[in-house]
Amino acid sequence: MQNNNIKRYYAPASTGNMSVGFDLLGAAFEPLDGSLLGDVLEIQGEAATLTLTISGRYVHQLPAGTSDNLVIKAFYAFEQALGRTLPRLTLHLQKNLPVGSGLGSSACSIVVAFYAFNDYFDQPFSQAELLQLMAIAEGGVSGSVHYDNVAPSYLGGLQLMLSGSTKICRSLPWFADWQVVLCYPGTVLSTKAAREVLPKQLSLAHSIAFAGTLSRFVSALYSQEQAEAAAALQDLVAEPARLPLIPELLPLRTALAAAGVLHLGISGAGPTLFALCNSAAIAEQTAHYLQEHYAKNQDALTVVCRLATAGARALEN
Ligand SMILES: Nc1ncnc2c1ncn2[C@@H]1O[C@H](COP(=O)(O)OP(=O)(O)OP(=O)(O)O)[C@@H](O)[C@H]1O
Ligand SMILES: N[C@@H](CCO)C(=O)O
Repeated sequence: MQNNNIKRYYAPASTGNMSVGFDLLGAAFEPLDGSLLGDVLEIQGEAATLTLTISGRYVHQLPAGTSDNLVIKAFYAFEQALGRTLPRLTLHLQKNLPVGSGLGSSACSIVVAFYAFNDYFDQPFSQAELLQLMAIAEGGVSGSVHYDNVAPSYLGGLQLMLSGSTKICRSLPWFADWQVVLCYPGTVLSTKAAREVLPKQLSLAHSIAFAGTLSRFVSALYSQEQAEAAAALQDLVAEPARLPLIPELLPLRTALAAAGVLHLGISGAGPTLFALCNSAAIAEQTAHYLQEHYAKNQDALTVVCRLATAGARALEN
């Protein structure tokens, strides 16, 4: 390993829940134009102390100092899990995802950091071990451990969490012509706050309905029945409780359904919305519509994406 070479790492944006799989389903996305939608972390070398500099479009949304930054916290968590003192690093983060957005911004920084440290220090952790460390770090931000952002950001694709399995998650099939428009309005909604409004309990009937819609979606993916899969995209858990936080959702859903959009849902904990489309023309029109009717300020971001089949990775310099 040559410490004087800058090493660059990337992890993609992700959408938790995908409406039908609260805390159990998540997908990584990438813009159609091949650009990167996610954080980039550089390991610039080794030094006497651990330092982090930050640039990027959303740097202003982060805490002022760097000691609270998730990348620094990830370094110490990685070191602690390893059980030995590591050389200190000079780090640089390009913060390309908005914070508190529902695009998996915290997960993205956590994933790129753990991935980078594991690569730089010669892979001491297995994929499953690293994923667990990522999820614990993400739990520290949102108040509960959930994998639906870290798993797709790390591994790519559409990931279903497998409760109780040592495999942790499984990559699901997708539809080749599905595109997703992500629209972040520019306002911040913390995951922690959006979890505080959730119901503490579900009735038996509600629990069965939730398991049923998720099963319907997953089986339709495997049988490649597109209309059936799209029809199953109903959020029976989080959306009813979060609607007051995102009152635009229902009118936008009605308008976009009339324009041929398969589904409009909350990306993760919001406020980003995701619109599922099965034609490039509809996706393009939807992006314009959401930019006009949902974007609220200069921080807003609207982008037409496809599923990112690759997750975190090293970038060529
Ligand atoms: N590098 C970082 N990237 C993102 N958030 C960070 C980072 N470092 C510290 N934070 C803090 O972590 C918190 C992230 O909040 P939150 O989990 O709500 O955002 P999010 O990941 O964008 O949301 P979601 O999980 O719904 O996509 C904020 O308080 C933010 O200041
Ligand atoms: N499943 C999580 C995702 C947060 O991004 C939630 O909805 O709270």
